[in-house]
Amino acid sequence: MSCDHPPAAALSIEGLSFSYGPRRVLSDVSFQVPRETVTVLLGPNGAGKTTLFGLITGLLAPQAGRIEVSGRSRAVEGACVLGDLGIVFQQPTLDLDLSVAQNLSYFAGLRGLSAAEAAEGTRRELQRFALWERRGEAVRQLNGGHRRRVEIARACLDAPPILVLDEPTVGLDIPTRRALVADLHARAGDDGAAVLWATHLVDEVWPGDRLVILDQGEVRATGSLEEVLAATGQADLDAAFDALTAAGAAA
Ligand SMILES: Nc1ncnc2c1ncn2[C@@H]1O[C@H](COP(=O)(O)OP(=O)(O)OP(=O)(O)O)[C@@H](O)[C@H]1O
Repeated sequence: MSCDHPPAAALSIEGLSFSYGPRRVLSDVSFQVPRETVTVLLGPNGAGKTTLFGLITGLLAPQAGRIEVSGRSRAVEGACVLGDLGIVFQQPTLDLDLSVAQNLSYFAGLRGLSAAEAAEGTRRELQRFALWERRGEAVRQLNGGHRRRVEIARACLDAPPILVLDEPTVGLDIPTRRALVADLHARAGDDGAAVLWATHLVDEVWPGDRLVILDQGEVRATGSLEEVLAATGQADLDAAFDALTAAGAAA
């Protein structure tokens, strides 16, 4: 087997810049998200991760640069290219008064799934997270970790080829974080999804992940863990992250 060519990019970001009024928060950001891989977008608070997600998911209009989803240009083909994306935003977006199943079926309708597809996806995803027995409960009754699982289940209802998640583990305890990180790796490794995962926690990086280190709106490093360590001359990712980010440099 040849390893010369990385898998084709599912998501491609090229020369993206963005300003809120006079304030520039992303500068010439470029990277690729390959299939069958978890790409970790690692950056401290305020690095620009959520702004970048806003651009990828169509909440914000790009001011400069290109976004391609499955090889299709957002600028040329418009919002329809977003159909390949499963999205989990940083802020929870479930309706707390609806049941778990109602939250999923409402979303399935928005995605244009047939009743059979919605039922199949709901069963598959809720069983995956051991939440099938709780499908009739109001989301309000679930703890934070289970709510996050429901959001991921909802994003994965129609098994989208690309998953983008903005700090989905914030506020969760360590076992829950570990379980969610493992699930996202299974979706890449076993199911072949391209996963873009934003976090500021270096302990969520697994060997084999690709890294994009963002700080103050600029990409400081990309590549495998080994490549980032070699580029920085550091022994571990904690030290490399500190060396590459302004907060680390100032500490
Ligand atoms: N609507 C807005 N108007 C003006 N400035 C904004 C707006 N949203 C974000 N910013 C600023 O843009 C910069 C990048 O913010 P962003 O939320 O994208 O970073 P982040 O990496 O997601 O941070 P965090 O990890 O804290 O969520 C920050 O300095 C933030 O204050």
